[in-house]
Amino acid sequence: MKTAFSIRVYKQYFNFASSHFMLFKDGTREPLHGHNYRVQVKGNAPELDDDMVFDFLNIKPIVRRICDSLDHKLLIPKNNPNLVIEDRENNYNIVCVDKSVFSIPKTDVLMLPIENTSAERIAAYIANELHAAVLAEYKFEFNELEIEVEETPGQAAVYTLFKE
Ligand SMILES: Nc1nc2c(c(=O)[nH]1)N=C([C@H](O)[C@H](O)COP(=O)(O)OP(=O)(O)OP(=O)(O)O)CN2
Repeated sequence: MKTAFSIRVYKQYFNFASSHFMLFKDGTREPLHGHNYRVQVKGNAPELDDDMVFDFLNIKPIVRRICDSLDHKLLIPKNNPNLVIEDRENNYNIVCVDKSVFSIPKTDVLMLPIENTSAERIAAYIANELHAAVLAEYKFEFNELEIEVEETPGQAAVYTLFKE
């Protein structure tokens, strides 16, 4: 019989309140708006170490740190081909296809290495950050690492990172 263990971690403080707008293929965009995002983590491993897949105590501060880095920021997908991002001294000027320009202090923006700020792409970003941090800090990789990002209650995207 095949068996598997996984951990699921979901804390009240795995959340971030951020603003964003989705960009569409034709270059148009949503109006700027915000969400109270919530994050859930699931990871599995082929065998237990010290009777655990991975210690809850070790993963929680990493997820919290990632959520905090996204909190109270305007999330900009810097890999989107329809955005022009002008780097000014203290500000970013973000120029959209519809000629709208957001001029925002750099301290209030997070430039994400993703194509769009859909919940899917944000989940992928968090999965990659978490994977890298767990590997660097604990030399550990989950067999599968699943991140769920909920934009609003009842609306969530899930991304799964598979160990190579
Ligand atoms: N698969 C996805 N679909 C959509 C995403 C996404 O990230 N992944 N995002 C959006 C928008 O960004 C938007 O914020 C959500 O829109 P909407 O569902 O209209 O938001 P509401 O919660 O206000 O909707 P209700 O009408 O109250 O249900 C769109 N799609």
